[in-house]
Amino acid sequence: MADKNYDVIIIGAGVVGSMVARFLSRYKLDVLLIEKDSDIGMGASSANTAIIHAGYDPKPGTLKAEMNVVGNQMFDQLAGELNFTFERRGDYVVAIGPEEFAKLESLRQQGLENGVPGMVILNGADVRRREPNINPEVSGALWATTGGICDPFGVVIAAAENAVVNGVTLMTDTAFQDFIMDGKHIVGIKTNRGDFSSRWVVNSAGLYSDVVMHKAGLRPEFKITPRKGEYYVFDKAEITINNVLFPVPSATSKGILVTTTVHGNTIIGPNALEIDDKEDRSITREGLDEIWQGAINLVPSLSLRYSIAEFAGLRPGGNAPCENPDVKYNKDFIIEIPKQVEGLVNLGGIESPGLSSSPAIAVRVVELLKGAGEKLEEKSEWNPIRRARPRFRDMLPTEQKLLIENDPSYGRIICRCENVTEGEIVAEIHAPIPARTYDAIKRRTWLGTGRCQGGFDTPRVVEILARELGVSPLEISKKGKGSEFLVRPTKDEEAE
Ligand SMILES: O=P(O)(O)OC[C@H](O)CO
Repeated sequence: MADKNYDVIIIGAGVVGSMVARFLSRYKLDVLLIEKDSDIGMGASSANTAIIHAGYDPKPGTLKAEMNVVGNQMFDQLAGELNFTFERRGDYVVAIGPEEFAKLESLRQQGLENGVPGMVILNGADVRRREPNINPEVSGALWATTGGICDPFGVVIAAAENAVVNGVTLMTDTAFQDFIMDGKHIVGIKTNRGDFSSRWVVNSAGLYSDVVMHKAGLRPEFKITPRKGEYYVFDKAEITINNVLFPVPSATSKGILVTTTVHGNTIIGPNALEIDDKEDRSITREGLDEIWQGAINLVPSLSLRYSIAEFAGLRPGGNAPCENPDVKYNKDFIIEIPKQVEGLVNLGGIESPGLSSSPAIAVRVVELLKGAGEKLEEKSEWNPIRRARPRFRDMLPTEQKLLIENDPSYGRIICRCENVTEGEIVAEIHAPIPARTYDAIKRRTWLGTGRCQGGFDTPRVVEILARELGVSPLEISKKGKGSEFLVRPTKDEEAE
């Protein structure tokens, strides 16, 4: 076992694990956050709609409903403290035709039961005025003023970075293998990088949360069934959808939506395909056709000509029934300290609205630990603020000039579509959580997400990463081992 004894080990640095780490970093605890991938936020948190849901969708009485509404309300303060982009624009559930209009009121009632403030039912003319591109057959919409959009990678990175700056240890490329038990007590974990002892372990393994809890002998019937969602991204210059437009939801999904990102791109998706493979992020013709049909039902004037990228993400859907006996069977989040084993905070089935719920889940983890007798003394030096690094494209010309005078590398544009400079890339490589791969730089700076999709910047980024990390360009990868860009030196280099 490694020398150091941790108080808490968190398995999985997605949005939930990173948020738990951030909220625990406030207390005098030795916390280790482990992540099996080469960077944080590469699992379920890596591909989603970026929406902070208002909370009218989950069934009343479920943890999903409670965490969604509480989490949503925490985002203004969190965005201010952690400096990630969050815009509370509101969202619309759009009814097409009279039958769908009738369903809006029950959705509003459900929202009221969940405690969602600020919901209004609009008529078709109102919706057409607010979103001129909407299907003219629109009969009305539920407008939820508390809905928002964020930079979802920014949320994960900012939360984890604030945790690290406040003393949490982060280990990437570190995969959980098993628990170390003393009777029914968990006393540590085994990983591919050795054993670590700890008084508490938090299971925030997302798509693998079932595997982790089964290793502790818990909930053998619980199964994560990934629900794949595919998306199209549109060039921001060509299309202007200003709002988050949901269809009327089905019993199993919020449906295929048309939305905008904080960077100004329109995105459409996701479908919801239950699959077995926890790593299958493939795009299919059928899937893309399905999301296209869903999207043009809301915005008929969309044109595939302006699509610049497609991607797929997996939601870690579980089969846990709601613990509230008043709620009929509903697949709910698991947030518990189970009785069968000691030393485990068990989180499972955190699918949508997981991003919106993540800060509330973190607070609930803190409450559970307190309830289990942990003293949780606050650190006097805890700093809730995570300072943002300069983003050249968002600055005024006078600010850009000053930045360049101070550091000329901010005057060298590496990604022309998104106006990302060398200085920004270098800053991310030397940040508290260093970006070591192309995708890590992309998630942090938004480089490579424009019309050329990295066609021009990739070779430059490989050079910069190699130079700053002091390694050969052959070692630089897209997203970790096995995804290196270069296979061998060129003839000229070999001759040198
Ligand atoms: O299909 P759902 O209900 O999992 O919803 C997915 C959402 O659009 C994610 O924001």
